[in-house]
Amino acid sequence: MAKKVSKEKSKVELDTVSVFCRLKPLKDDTELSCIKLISPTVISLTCPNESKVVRKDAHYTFKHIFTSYSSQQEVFDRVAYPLLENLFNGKNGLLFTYGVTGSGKTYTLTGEHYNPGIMPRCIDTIFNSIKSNQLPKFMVKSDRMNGFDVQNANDAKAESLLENKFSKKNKKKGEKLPYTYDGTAIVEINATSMYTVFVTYIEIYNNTVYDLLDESGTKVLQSKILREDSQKNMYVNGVVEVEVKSAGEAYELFNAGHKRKRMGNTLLNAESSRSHSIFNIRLVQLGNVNNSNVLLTDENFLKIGQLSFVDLAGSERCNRTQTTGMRLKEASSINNSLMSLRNCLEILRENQVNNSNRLIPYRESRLTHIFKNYFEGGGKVEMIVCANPTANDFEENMHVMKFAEITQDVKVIKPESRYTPYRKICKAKEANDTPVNKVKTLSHGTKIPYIKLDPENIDDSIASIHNLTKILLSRKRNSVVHNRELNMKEKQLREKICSINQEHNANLIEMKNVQQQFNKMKRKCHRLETKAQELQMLNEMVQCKKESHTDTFTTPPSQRKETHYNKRTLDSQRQKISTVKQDNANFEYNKKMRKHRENTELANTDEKVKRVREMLANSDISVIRAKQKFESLFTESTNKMFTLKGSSRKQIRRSRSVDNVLRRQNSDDISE
Ligand SMILES: Nc1ncnc2c1ncn2[C@@H]1O[C@H](COP(=O)(O)OP(=O)(O)OP(=O)(O)O)[C@@H](O)[C@H]1O
Repeated sequence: MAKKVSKEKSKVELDTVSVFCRLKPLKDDTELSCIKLISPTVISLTCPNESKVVRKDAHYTFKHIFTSYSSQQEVFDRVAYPLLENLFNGKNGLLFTYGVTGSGKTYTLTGEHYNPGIMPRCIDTIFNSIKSNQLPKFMVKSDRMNGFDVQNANDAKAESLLENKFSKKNKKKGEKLPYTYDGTAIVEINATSMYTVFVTYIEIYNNTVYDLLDESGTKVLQSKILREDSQKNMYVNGVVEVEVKSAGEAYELFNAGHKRKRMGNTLLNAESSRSHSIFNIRLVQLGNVNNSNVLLTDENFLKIGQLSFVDLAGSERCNRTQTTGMRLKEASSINNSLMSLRNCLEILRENQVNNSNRLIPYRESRLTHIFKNYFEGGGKVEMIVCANPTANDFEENMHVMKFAEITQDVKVIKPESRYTPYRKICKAKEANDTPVNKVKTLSHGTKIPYIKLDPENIDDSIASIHNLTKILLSRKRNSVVHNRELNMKEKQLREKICSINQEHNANLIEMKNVQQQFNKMKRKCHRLETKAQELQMLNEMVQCKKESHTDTFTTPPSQRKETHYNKRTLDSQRQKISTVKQDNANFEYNKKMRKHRENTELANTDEKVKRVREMLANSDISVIRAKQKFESLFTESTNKMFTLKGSSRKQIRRSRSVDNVLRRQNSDDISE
């Protein structure tokens, strides 16, 4: 078996990608066509008269061209039947439809309810072929890491009974097919093998993978990540892989998934696929059935064939479809992924032609990443180019044909039958068996007997020795077998540990990425919060300003509102006003006080002057003394008076005039 698994590199055979073309019928005979059929393998593309750019006629060759009259059966027979034969030989196959939106890709792969396309026909053919050689359900189980486990028939039966009980409560699975099929079957299948079929259905929407069979109950499909298994095959982590036992069951699952697929109404197609969808069939072959119809499963390898049907979303020029918003985003994502596919194929071809070693950017898009294995020799690749021959589609058809030209130049390694190691699981036994018990039950055969050699009975002794030799030889043979089994188990265990380790590492990396993303988002959130606060403050200020301005313009000053903003300014202004008022009051008070003082002083002086006059009038003898006293009093009061301003000066002048009068009176008195 090891020989089967290992590949001898020297014997590597290359195979080109098979490219077919299918022409969609024109709506009516009056419609102009830009595609002419030259031969069953050649078409010519003619530039329509009304085209702005004049281009020469171009010829394109395909493996086969299906005209608008070709039936779904014809397409199936030529394209899919050989892939099914490969599938039964444990070889992988990839079939994808490519073309402009509305050119008939979904029609070719899925078809209509009563006129099925390639995919339903394939499912039917598989079940027609394995009819009597189906394994009981749940004997082979997906390990959710692209591998399989095998359990014994009793455990499988118990699980199946449980499922039946459950499904009876809910709904009956495996409805009848909506069409009657002709019973096509693969002729050459290994009739001694037992088979079982698994299906998955995923879509790639806006470069994210979603599981269309996910029935976990959440309304929104959860995104999935791509992983590499222990044999370097790409797979969708945690994808729901369902074991189906009839074509009806598989078709029902497909329909359920198709309802979840993102479709949309565009100008060019009422039911346009907005995502790339991949329906995957895995046919698992287990062991051989002997003459008495007993399954021998001790080979430890499963023969697994995989067939992937890819319905690519159509390339579209947004100015033609007039898409906007969400549809525009979808369209650009579709075009980007198709561009990546084209890019990868171009580099692959360039590497093969020039013998160069340029890195192929499979990781650029999920679409190319998931099919990396196929382009690296993991299986047979086929493509159907769908074309709508209307003159309006000329430009886009030209791009599609160029892509087809590149694709059919690409060579991939011819696929080989795939054998995958599996893990045997035995629930009932494993639960009871402790490691100690296992050691106890491990025996190399019949117990070594105790023999006693009797020299007197030589014949008996010789017979005993013969018997012992026989037992020992059988034990030796058994021990060799056991050792081999042990080595095998050890190898499997190692592989399992390696894959668990890989899984663990991938999880760690993923966790780290998620953590980084989370921290980044947290920082961003914090920044946005601060900015929001700032903006809120700014907004409040602007609002206040606006209110104050509105207030100023709309209401008279006496009725103006005191808003939050002008309140503050008013407060400060009020404060200023109050200080100014205080100053003014102080000033007034000082002024009054000064005036008051001046008045009292003047009154005092007047009083003194009056008294002096009276004295002068009453006594002539004391005139000189009185005059002296008057002089001193006058000087004193004048000094005081000089400190006063303005009005007080008048008083001084008045007192001087009084003084002059007095002097004159005195002089008159003396002369007399
Ligand atoms: N060969 C054909 N014969 C008859 N009808 C066809 C054929 N090809 C396509 N059609 C019809 O044309 C319409 C558009 O086809 P379809 O949905 O398969 O296009 P598509 O390429 O998958 O488009 P999109 O990329 O937008 O999903 C459908 O109504 C389909 O029935």
